[in-house]
Amino acid sequence: MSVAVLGSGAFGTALAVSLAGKGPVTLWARSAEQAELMQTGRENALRLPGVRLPDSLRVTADIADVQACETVLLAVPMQKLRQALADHTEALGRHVLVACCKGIELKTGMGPVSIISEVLPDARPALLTGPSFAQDIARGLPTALTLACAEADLSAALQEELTTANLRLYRTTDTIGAELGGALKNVMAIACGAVIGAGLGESARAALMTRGYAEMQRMALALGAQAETLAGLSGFGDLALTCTSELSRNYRLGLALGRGESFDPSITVEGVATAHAVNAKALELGLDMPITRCVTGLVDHSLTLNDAMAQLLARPLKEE
Ligand SMILES: NC(=O)c1ccc[n+]([C@@H]2O[C@H](COP(=O)([O-])OP(=O)(O)OC[C@H]3O[C@@H](n4cnc5c(N)ncnc54)[C@H](O)[C@@H]3O)[C@@H](O)[C@H]2O)c1
Ligand SMILES: O=P(O)(O)OC[C@H](O)CO
Repeated sequence: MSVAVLGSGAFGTALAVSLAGKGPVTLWARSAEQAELMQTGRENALRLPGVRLPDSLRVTADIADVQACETVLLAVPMQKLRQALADHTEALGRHVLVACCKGIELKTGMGPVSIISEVLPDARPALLTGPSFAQDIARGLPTALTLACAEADLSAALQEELTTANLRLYRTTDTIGAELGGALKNVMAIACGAVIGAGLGESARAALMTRGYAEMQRMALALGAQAETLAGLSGFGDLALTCTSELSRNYRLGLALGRGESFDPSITVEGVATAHAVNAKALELGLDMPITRCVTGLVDHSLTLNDAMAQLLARPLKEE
């Protein structure tokens, strides 16, 4: 099968670099100028500087080059996914589409797999998610991810196709669990960054990660996910990575909030919109998600960190 990656940000470029070790890969950029710069300069200087693009990776801005491939990885920010699909219904409409974004759509509360199914009902959707920094993948460092696809046969075929020398894929048919694990861990990473940024200590971070995981499970199980999925790479694995590393943009936003510093608004931080989307969904379902609620207050500056801490500590005592 032939593979294209739509979206030439840090993650799309890193995945394309890794896949190019197996055979030809097409990387599609929105901007023709950007595509030309990458194709000739053999580097994504904007989003992934310092990584040489292999010769087997072709950068293009022509969507016909993507249409010619059977499998398309969608590496655009979550809140842009619907538009990216709508822009290319003809080119993508019957393809195997593997969403690589993490989050919940703000205006609908939907995850990436559901959005693909709604916008392009004849496409075959899947999701690639799990603990992975673009910089690590692009440098060839070992990484394990979850490939989620409701069609078991397709899931197995994609697992073979997208496994590379440094990317080891595990598969599941639980797309809801995989979507929610990847989305919710970003909200918890903002909370953990804020706690560390404010000097509240490693013990507080461990408490947030653990109780945050309980919130992740609460919502995922209410929406029909399997508990094992949350315990896997796409849930626990990604929570562990993102809540502890300054390579994470969500964690770094939290650090800035905790320190009272500003943060570059052009950086992709999926947890902000997702916190609001998840908070709305929790209210709708009657679920108790206090950490998520505090993160929404922190990111829209309606709640101070001291008030968030006080709210969390003052909650009624309960069984674990
Ligand atoms: N960077 C990582 O380490 C990493 C790791 C795992 C998952 N992800 C996920 O991958 C997704 C993308 O993140 P990223 O790091 O590549 O972000 P990024 O900010 O580096 O790049 C986003 C890219 O999407 C493109 N884009 C935006 N809107 C578009 C549209 N409508 N059509 C086509 N292209 C569009 C932008 O031009 C840009 O090239 C996010 O959901 C993120 O959570 C990122
Ligand atoms: O930089 P972040 O916070 O978007 O995290 C990147 C990946 O999702 C980590 O698995």
